[in-house]
Amino acid sequence: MADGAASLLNLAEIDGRGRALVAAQPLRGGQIVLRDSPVLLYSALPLTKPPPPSSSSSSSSATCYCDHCFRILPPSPSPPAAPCPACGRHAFCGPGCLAAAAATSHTPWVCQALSRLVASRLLDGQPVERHVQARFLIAACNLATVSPSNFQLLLSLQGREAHADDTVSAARFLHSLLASVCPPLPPGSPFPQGFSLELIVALLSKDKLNAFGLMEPVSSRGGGEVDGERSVRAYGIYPRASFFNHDCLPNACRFDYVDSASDGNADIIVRMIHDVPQGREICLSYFPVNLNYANRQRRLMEDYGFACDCDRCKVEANWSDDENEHDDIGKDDDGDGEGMDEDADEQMSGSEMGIAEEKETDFPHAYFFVRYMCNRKNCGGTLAPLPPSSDDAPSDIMECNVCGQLRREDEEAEADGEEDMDE
Ligand SMILES: C[S@@+](CC[C@H](N)C(=O)[O-])C[C@H]1O[C@@H](n2cnc3c(N)ncnc32)[C@H](O)[C@@H]1O
Repeated sequence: MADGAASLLNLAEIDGRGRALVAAQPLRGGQIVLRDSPVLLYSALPLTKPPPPSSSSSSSSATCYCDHCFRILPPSPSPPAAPCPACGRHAFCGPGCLAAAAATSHTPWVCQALSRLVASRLLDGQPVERHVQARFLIAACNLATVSPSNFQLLLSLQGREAHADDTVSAARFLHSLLASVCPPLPPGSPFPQGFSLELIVALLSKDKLNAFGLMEPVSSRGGGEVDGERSVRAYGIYPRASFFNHDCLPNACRFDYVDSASDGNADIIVRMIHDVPQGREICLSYFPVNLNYANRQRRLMEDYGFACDCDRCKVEANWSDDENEHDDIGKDDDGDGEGMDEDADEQMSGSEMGIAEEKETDFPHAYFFVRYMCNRKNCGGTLAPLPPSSDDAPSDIMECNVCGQLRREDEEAEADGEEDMDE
């Protein structure tokens, strides 16, 4: 299944859940079960200049990224390390990324398509989501030419059969937009006439269900508080990670290290949060775990088309409105189009939520929040142990998948005044 983890996960078909990844052997907390590289990576920034940031918003909105690997570029006034010689608009972190982009993500066709789209001003006034969808479709069209096998992988991902009206109307707009501005595809393209409307609908639906967001770096506000205004820098399609189903109390979580200098910086790494036996389904949470029941159900239905009946939802479905409202701490206001990633909304930790103190009797999953949720304000991240050492000894260092903070497991428990609890 994964580099160096081929025997850890099996792909299975589960009634009512579609394809799923299941533990092929007992798995340990911290164990890396998947490292996946994107078949498609595209910027989350609007194509034309966004409105100026409000005075209260994070300075990180001015951050620029390499248009190929999405590492941070040095801040202005430094000149971009390697601008595209044709358009000058796109910048790359060095000659290596410039050359790789020219052959893959920023081919002459992509360069011309994006330049014409910007010059046409047809996206002006459209929501950012439409800009990002246009970027995705141009990247997908290019993928069909430069890597037909990866395009087939994209097509093999799940989409929704019954398309929401807004997807269809977005697809109509984007279909005529791309038909009017994109240059002819290079010889050998399987879509010499461009994408049909039906294909655009299908691709947008696959993107919505399967794209992972690579977030802007975390910045701190002081007092250990995380700046909650972090947004997405790029979206990626990860063909194997797309098989993870959702659980509101996940047993694995994903990490990325986009700004690391090493190769594969845009890879997603999935690590076990705790031990699980062979045969257990391995699930991620598609959003921060501290959203309340109503918001989770609404989001899963609207964005992913299913009603969750995980153990946590079964318990919380019986809570009164007051009890559920109490935990409505992630201001989940929709419209972020983030897919399977962290929200930038305000978040609180499990102990701040008062779960451990107030709900222990009627909330058997309280241990999860105490033990596996980051306690930095506004972070909303999930903690997983570092990978076991080479002699298979488990690590007691927990890493947050959002803010990256490392702490010893017992520090976490002591900070919350809780006993270390076993499942
Ligand atoms: C990213 S895909 C996951 C892989 C997918 N099951 C497949 O067959 O390719 C997301 C979709 O999987 C299904 N899914 C994920 N988690 C689920 C769950 N807990 N219960 C039911 N369906 C789920 C939903 O159809 C959702 O839109």
